Amino acid sequence: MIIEVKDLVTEFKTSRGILKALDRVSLNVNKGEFVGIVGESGCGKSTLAYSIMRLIRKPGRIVSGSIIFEGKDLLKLSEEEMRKIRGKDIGMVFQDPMTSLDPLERIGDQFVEMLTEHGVDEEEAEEIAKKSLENVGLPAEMFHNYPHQLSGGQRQRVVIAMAVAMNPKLLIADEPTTALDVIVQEKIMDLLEELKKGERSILLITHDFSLAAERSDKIAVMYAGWIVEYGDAERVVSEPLHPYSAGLISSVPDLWLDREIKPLPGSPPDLVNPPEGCRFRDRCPKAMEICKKEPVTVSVGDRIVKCWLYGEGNVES
Ligand SMILES: Nc1ncnc2c1ncn2[C@@H]1O[C@H](COP(=O)(O)OP(=O)(O)OP(=O)(O)O)[C@@H](O)[C@H]1O
Ligand code: NI
Repeated sequence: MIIEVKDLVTEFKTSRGILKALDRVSLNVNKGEFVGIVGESGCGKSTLAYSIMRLIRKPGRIVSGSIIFEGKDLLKLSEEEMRKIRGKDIGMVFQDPMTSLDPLERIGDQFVEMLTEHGVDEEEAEEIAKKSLENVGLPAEMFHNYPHQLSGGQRQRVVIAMAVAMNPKLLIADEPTTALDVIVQEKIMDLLEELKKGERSILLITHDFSLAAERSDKIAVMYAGWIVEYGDAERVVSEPLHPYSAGLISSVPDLWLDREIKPLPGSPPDLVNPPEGCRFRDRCPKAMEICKKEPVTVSVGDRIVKCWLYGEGNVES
């Protein structure tokens, strides 16, 4: 196991009250596994990524839970210790490459700076940087360019090159291809899949279910701050257990050429005042009386699902 998130609670203080963005989220990722995290906008996907990186800033805070990475609880480390892990052991690609690139500094200088911060000496850093650029299919000469001289796809490659230059054991990519056209998107995804070789684990956050289905070994489906289903990607797609997963899947045109496409009605609840019981209840075609109570999380085969349809057996957490 590379990372073990357990009962993670992350909140944001808002003018309307406390917003629970993550509510007791648990997720285990094995070495070399590619895990897709899907769910509609606002379900907590990015918050999970930022929490793992310990990059939640005020008005947000991680309230409770644990994030065991290689046997250490990241939530117990000092900021200093955490800084050493970020970029080195856990890399992150943010949605907008310009968040991680300084427009006023040459790419090479930023790259070298990042590496030297992690203890690489300057000469070696330049070498690693150039090699990393080539590894993501960019010419080493881009070392001397400014970010604005690159296309969006090239910038995203630079960001990925930087995120993996130190050979992190875990790479978190938050919507890494959202702003890019389909061809570039495919290339970046190929790149991520390539990185998986060599025991690297990848967490891909995306609202695009077909992308996750195509590339992941496992899929975690998030809804309103909960993980409602987690399991083998192919099985989740072909036989979703949670009605929310089923709803999401039938709303994706590319997944099913032979099935009817049905948009998922309604929208996720307000996380300041989430409804009692199952948070998906008011949109769920299978809602029952018992759904007024919060569902327990159960194991169904090798799947984990938080839904009353699967009863109270095999309580997981
Ligand atoms: N800095 C913040 N301050 C207040 N609320 C926040 C903040 N960041 C996130 N939230 C809230 O936390 C919840 C989860 O947001 P998050 O960005 O994690 O969702 P997401 O699944 O990544 O959505 P998207 O697909 O749109 O990126 C949302 O209700 C959002 O409004
Ligand atoms: Ni997000």
